[in-house]
Amino acid sequence: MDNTTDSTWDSLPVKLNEGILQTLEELKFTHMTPVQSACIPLFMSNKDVAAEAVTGSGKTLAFVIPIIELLLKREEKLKKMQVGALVITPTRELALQISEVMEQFIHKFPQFTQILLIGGTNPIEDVEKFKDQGANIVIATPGRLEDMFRRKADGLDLASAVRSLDVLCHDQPQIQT
Ligand SMILES: Nc1ncnc2c1ncn2[C@@H]1O[C@H](COP(=O)(O)OP(=O)(O)OP(=O)(O)O)[C@@H](O)[C@H]1O
Repeated sequence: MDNTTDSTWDSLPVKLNEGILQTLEELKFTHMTPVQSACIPLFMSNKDVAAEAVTGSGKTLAFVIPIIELLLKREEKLKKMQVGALVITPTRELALQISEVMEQFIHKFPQFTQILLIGGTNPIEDVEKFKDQGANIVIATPGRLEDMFRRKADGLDLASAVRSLDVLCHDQPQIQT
């Protein structure tokens, strides 16, 4: 990528977890992009962050890395049915992209599970998957997420699962005019 800064990942005020640094090295991402170097320290010090940046500026990692870091820092470990992070984005494509990036990073942290909740599939399959594997990180589009909140009769109590939420992230693509 051309639009990175001069700052390497180890110049952040808080050192990133070794597993994250390893994945960055494997991806050959040596330097942060501007949105990453601006957002990650704020996010990691539990600040509310609102960022606007052009497409392709590396926004996804600017929240994926802090999500994992913040969940790792929790004093009480997340249980199977406890959601620690929720990412909401308007389109299925974006949600899928985010979950692929998340997967690249969380496979080094087998204690965490993620689930992708998007339309276009049978919602009962999502309910069963959620109950079966649990989810500490949820990446969702709004319609399917709302549906999952109404599935108590099917045995999924998502309202209880999100009581442990640490991070709420809304990824909104820029509207082209
Ligand atoms: N620090 C980095 N160094 C090199 N490449 C990077 C870095 N961060 C992200 N990338 C790569 O840059 C590309 C764009 O990143 P990303 O998809 O996060 O951008 P975005 O701002 O979220 O774009 P969109 O608005 O389309 O979602 C991706 O291919 C990603 O893998």
